[in-house]
Amino acid sequence: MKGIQDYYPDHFAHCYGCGRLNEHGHQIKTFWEGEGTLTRFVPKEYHTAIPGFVYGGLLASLIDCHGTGSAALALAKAQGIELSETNAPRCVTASLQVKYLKPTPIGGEIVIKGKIKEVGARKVIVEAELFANGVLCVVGEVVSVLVPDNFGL
Ligand SMILES: CCCCCCCC(=O)SCCNC(=O)CCNC(=O)[C@H](O)C(C)(C)COP(=O)(O)OP(=O)(O)OC[C@H]1O[C@@H](n2cnc3c(N)ncnc32)[C@H](O)[C@@H]1OP(=O)(O)O
Repeated sequence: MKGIQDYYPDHFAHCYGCGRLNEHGHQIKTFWEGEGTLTRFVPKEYHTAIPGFVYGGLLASLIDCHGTGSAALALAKAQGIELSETNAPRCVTASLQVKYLKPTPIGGEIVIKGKIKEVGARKVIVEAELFANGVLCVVGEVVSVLVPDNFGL
């Protein structure tokens, strides 16, 4: 199934977390599931914090890109944009908050669910819940902003 990241123009498809053109990255895909959003990822053995458990920085990174992807989906919906080749809104992270509730085991699929808390003209707030084997391990909140034309200048 295609994720919102498949609709970014090539220039925006190199992100380490979600860029489909970054062969070294995680290449996550985010899509709608009902009123919420969903991303799946299977950590590798080397994504280790303490043996058997996932490195927290990776989990933050997954929540980060799940947040920007969810924000892009929410903006497309709010603005009536029908996704076709490469016309998805592109968002960057303005702020990322992560709370680690339980150690996240390595050895299965991670599911991240997103809830759109607020959608503005350019800013979107997404709440994220990260589950491993059905257990809620991490929660987060991502503030994303539509990339300005002068980004980085
Ligand atoms: C699309 C493919 C790429 C995917 C990226 C994946 C995730 C990433 O790793 S992105 C890289 C990390 N992030 C960055 O480098 C961003 C660096 N920061 C910036 O470029 C800018 O500060 C940016 C774009 C976030 C905001 O700048 P700007 O567009 O001028 O925002 P501005 O007009 O002042 O504010 C817009 C709204 O965002 C809010 N906002 C701005 N910055 C923040 C912040 N740091 N925290 C919370 N809210 C913020 C403002 O309050 C305002 O809210 P409202 O509309 O409610 O008044």
